[in-house]
Amino acid sequence: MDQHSQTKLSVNINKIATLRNSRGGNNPDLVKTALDCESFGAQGITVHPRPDERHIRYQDVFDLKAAISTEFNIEGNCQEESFVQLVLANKPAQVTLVPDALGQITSNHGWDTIKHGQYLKEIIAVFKDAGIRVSIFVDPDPRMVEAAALTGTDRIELYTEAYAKNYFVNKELAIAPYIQAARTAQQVSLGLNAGHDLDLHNLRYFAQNIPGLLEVSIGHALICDSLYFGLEATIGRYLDQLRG
Ligand SMILES: CC(=O)[C@@H](O)[C@H](O)COP(=O)(O)O
Ligand SMILES: NCC(=O)COP(=O)(O)O
Repeated sequence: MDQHSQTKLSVNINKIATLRNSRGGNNPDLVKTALDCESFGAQGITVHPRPDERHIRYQDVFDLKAAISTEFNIEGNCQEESFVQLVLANKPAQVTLVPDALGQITSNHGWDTIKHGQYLKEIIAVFKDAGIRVSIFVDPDPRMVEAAALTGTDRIELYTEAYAKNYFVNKELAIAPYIQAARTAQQVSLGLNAGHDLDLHNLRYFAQNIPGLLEVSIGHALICDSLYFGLEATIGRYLDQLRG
């Protein structure tokens, strides 16, 4: 098996919750969608509960944890005590720490692992003591990756919006900082995840060129694509991109 075939697809189901919440009932059924994603080949389920519960509700996390059998990845801001308690109560396979502000529309930056190094070290120890693998969201900056290694985190998740945005302008230039960041991660023995705005156009090139890519979490584009192709075929297409 080569390194690329090992990249796992974790489907972010936030947008299923957005749709459900728009009418107040249980359609679409979030837990059923997660189970379907698993049966269609997804190797993990990601959720990013936000304090306003505008999509994933805290109760959803308990319901998903009880139902799914693949890797559960909970993303969020650990500066919110309620998020820390939610994660500790559910013990997912992985928690991904994202430095979002309250009310932010979506994630838009990684941690400053130099400035917040001591804070990260302390909070990461809390999750690791509970047996939870930790990943932290970072920009593709080798200095941030090197400092991430000092926090005790198991992995980093590279924030890929800039790559996605510039892919059609110049894909070689767009991916260059990510290759550098991935090499640095290997040098300092950090596992590597990636996510944000990855899609059927830019995923294959990313997976083919980033060394040691363990997991991608994809939501927005994948759920949009499923409107046209259906969820099963869409997940098949994303898995195919990861096969190289
Ligand atoms: C960390 C990250 O890039 C994603 O989790 C993204 O923030 C999804 O959150 P929303 O679905 O609220 O945009
Ligand atoms: N960690 C990134 C994620 O879960 C999904 O991001 P997106 O595909 O919704 O942009």
